[in-house]
Amino acid sequence: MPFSADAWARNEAAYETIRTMPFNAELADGRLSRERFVHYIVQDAHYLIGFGRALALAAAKARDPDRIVHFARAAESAIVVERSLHGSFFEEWGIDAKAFAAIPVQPSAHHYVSYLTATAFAEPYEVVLAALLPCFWIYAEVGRDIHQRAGADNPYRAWIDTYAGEEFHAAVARMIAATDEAAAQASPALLARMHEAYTAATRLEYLFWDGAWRLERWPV
Ligand SMILES: Cc1ncc(C[n+]2csc(CCO)c2C)c(N)n1
Repeated sequence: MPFSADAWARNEAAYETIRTMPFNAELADGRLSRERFVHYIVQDAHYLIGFGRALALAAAKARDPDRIVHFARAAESAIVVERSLHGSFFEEWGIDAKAFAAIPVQPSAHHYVSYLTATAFAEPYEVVLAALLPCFWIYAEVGRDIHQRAGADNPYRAWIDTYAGEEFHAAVARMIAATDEAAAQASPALLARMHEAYTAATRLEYLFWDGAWRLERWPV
C-alpha cells in the first residue's frame, strides 16, 4: 500500500472530527461569526510564512532536481498565492500590515509553525514531506466537502473556492506523489517516523481550527 493511502486510513477518525467540527460546520452553512473567521485568517497568514519556510527546506533537502523545483515553487505559492487570498479579506476588514504585525501568533498556530519548522530543519527529507502532507490533503478534502454544502451567498466563498478548486487539487496530487515516491525508498524505521509526523501534523490541523473557534489567546 502506498504511504499516503496507509496514512489516510490510520488518521481517518481525526479527519472526520475535523470535517465535522463546529468551525467547519458553520463555515459551510455561512453562520460562522466574522470574529472567528478574522481570528482564523490572521493566524493563517502567520502560519503560511512558516509553512513556506518548511517547503523551502524540503526543496533544499530534495535530491532530485525536479523535486527541488517542485518544492521551491510550492514555497512561493504558499506565500504569494495564499497571501492574495488573505489580502483580499484584510482589505475588506481594514486590517493593514501594521495592524496584522501587532496581532501575536496564538498558541496552536505557534505550536504548528514551530513543529513544522523544527521538523524541516532537523528531520530527513522523507519525514519533512510526511509532516507537510496533511496541510495540503486535509484542506483539499475539507474544501471539497464544504463546497458541496455551501450556498452561493456564503460570505466565505473566496476561501471555499480556493480549496475546492482544480489548481489546488493538482498541487495536492503532486504532494501526495512526492511523499509516496520518498516513502517507497524508506526503511521500516524511517516509515514509522513518517507516520508519526503525518499524525502529529493532522492533530495540529485540528488544534489550529479549534483555536480559531475558541478565539484562543495566550492566557499570560
Ligand atoms: C492551518 C492551515 N493548514 C493548511 C492550509 C492550506 N495550505 C496552506 S499553504 C499550502 C500550500 C500551497 O499553497 C496549503 C495547502 C492553511 N491555509 N492553513
